[in-house]
Amino acid sequence: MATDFKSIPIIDVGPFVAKCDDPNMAQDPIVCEVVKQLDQACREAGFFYVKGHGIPDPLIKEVKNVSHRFFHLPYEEKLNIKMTPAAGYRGYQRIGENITKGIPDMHEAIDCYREMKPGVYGELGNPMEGNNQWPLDPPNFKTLMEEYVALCTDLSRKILRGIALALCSSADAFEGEIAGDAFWVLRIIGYPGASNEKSEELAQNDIGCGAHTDYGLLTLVNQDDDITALQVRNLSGEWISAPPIPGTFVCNIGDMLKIWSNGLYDSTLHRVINNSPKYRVCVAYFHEPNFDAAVEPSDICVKRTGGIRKSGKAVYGEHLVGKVQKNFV
Ligand SMILES: N=C(N)NCCCC[C@H](N)C(=O)O
Ligand SMILES: O=C(O)CCC(=O)C(=O)O
Ligand SMILES: [Fe+2]
Repeated sequence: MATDFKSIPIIDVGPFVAKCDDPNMAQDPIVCEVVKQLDQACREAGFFYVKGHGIPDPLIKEVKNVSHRFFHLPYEEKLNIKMTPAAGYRGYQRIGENITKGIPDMHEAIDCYREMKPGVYGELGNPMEGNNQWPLDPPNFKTLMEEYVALCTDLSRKILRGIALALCSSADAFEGEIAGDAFWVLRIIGYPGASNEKSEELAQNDIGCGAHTDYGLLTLVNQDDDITALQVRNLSGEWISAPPIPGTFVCNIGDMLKIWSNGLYDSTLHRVINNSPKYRVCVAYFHEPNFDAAVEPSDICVKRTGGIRKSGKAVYGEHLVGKVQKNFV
């Protein structure tokens, strides 16, 4: 459980991503410095901004632009790619369809997951099988998002190399059975602006996304540059804003990394409230373990936290399917 942080640290990963695949990286002072910053941010807040990540700014912006265009379409048109359980929970969900702790969220979204060959994960994988449903307009929507996902996957793998060095001095700890074949999720999310007909008090209560933790290893949040809506809970229960900082991603820890680190790092609670009159878009990339990964506290983290295992084994796919089956009306 995080600390009483009052703001979210900014980490320039530039020098790190350039070196993180060198065999001698662990001896490099620049690498060590970034690893130290990652470790501190993960312990204190479970949230940090990533700067110097190398993903081109025009792509980051274009991903949000096409998302705005999609959400602006008439509802009937958005329904062409409607999410259903039969579609593997992939596609468009209307406002109020996603539920957090029993309460409908004030957002709409397109959910996409890594595609899998039917049957590869047996019964367990069955609920998530299906092709992603992409909008046909603009025509480059699918290729743009796929290019974006590939770059986010690569960046997440690199950040995880830093986190792995901090936790267990072996940079590739997550690259085989844990997340060598990451079952990523892309959520393209739209939050309507607070309407001015409503009283301010009512608008304050419109929760775009209720308090939750993310499910996997790491999340990369690409949010609109002009609206502050994401809030992160610190130890004493205060909600600390994560305002947009152009050129950065907000990165946070998910449940599976909490388990693997035996609680050394926590998946911090966060929520979204869009009090601005403007429509807000966020494209969240979730870097998750392999679908069939059995995640449990690593021996080294258990040792470092006093020798007691704080949780048993969690199969990521089971965790995900359990969440997804509860999350929609
Ligand atoms: N894949 C992730 N992390 N999605 C985040 C959505 C969280 C809200 C969801 N209704 C819930 O209650 O989990
Ligand atoms: O909209 C945001 O800034 C974050 C969304 C989020 O927390 C999520 O989808 O898990
Ligand atoms: Fe989240």
